[in-house]
Amino acid sequence: MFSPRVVSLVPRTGPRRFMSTASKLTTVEVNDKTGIATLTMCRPPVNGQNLELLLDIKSSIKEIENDSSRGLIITSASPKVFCAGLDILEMHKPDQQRLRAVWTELQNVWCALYGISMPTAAAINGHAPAGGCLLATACEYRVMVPDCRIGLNETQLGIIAPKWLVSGFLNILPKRVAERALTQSRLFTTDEALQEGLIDEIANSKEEAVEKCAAFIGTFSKVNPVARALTKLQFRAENLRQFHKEREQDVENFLSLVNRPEVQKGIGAYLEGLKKKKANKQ
Ligand SMILES: CCCCCCCCCCCCC/C=C/C(=O)SCCNC(=O)CCNC(=O)[C@H](O)C(C)(C)COP(=O)(O)OP(=O)(O)OC[C@H]1O[C@@H](n2cnc3c(N)ncnc32)[C@H](O)[C@@H]1OP(=O)(O)O
Repeated sequence: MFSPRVVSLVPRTGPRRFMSTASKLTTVEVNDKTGIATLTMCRPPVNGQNLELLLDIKSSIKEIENDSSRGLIITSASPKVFCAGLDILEMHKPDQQRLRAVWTELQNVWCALYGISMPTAAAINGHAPAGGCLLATACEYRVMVPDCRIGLNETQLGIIAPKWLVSGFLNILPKRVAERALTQSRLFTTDEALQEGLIDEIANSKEEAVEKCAAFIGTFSKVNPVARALTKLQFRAENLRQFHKEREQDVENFLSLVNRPEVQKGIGAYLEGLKKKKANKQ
């Protein structure tokens, strides 16, 4: 179903770039000076996580891991949105096999990013609801541009974010703040996110966000990388163990939840809301 991955390496002069896949839904650029890889999501208009984007992100993370980069920065090519989360069209009147694959690949992406041993940071250059927040909170550091929103707004859609999906959020926020935010479907503004500790810094542009992420990764230059990696994984091992124990059941839960008539109705209404928003803009 998917084209084979084409990886073309440009010689190591200046930043080198390799396009990760034939479908070009992500690009990976490794800075030769710093050794840091920047993974950019490029699925206009909002990096909606459909099956193909998720497969691409996973493959790019694996490429970066195999390339032994010094760190990974994730960002977006879209000017206003880091990632709008799962492509809602994948969940509305879904093809069952594809829906199963979408959820499995979201799990795989989270697992690959959350569990990677190298330093990770998110340059959040736009809104990051739901699955966008999932990617950002799987990283170790977050820098966000002003006037955007980030959070887990699943309950607004009538769906429940499972434990593994919340675990990055819980690594960062106090439990009480996390519980309230999830039950209220709260999307934090950039300023609120900084105040609560959901993000680490604010940057005035994507470029500045990437620079700040690189500076964070640079702070590990004098730390033994093996000791660093093992320490990171020690902090994350329990969440990962729990995830692996529950991942198959989690797929079944997701399918059964999304297929419920009332959830389908809610997703349909949400899509209508997005369409109306577009009509009002015109
Ligand atoms: C104990 C039991 C356990 C059970 C466990 C069960 C498991 C079930 C768990 C389920 C958990 C799911 C986890 C993940 C969920 C998700 O990720 S759901 C997706 C949530 N995302 C959103 O709510 C974001 C919606 N979008 C927006 O809010 C805005 O679009 C934006 C991102 C803030 C950008 O705004 P703006 O720049 O103004 O652009 P728009 O005009 O709104 O949008 C541009 C076009 O993009 C389309 N679009 C936007 N978001 C999506 C999307 N997520 N999917 C698909 N398409 C999207 C939008 O409709 C516009 O399209 P056009 O009208 O065609 O231009």
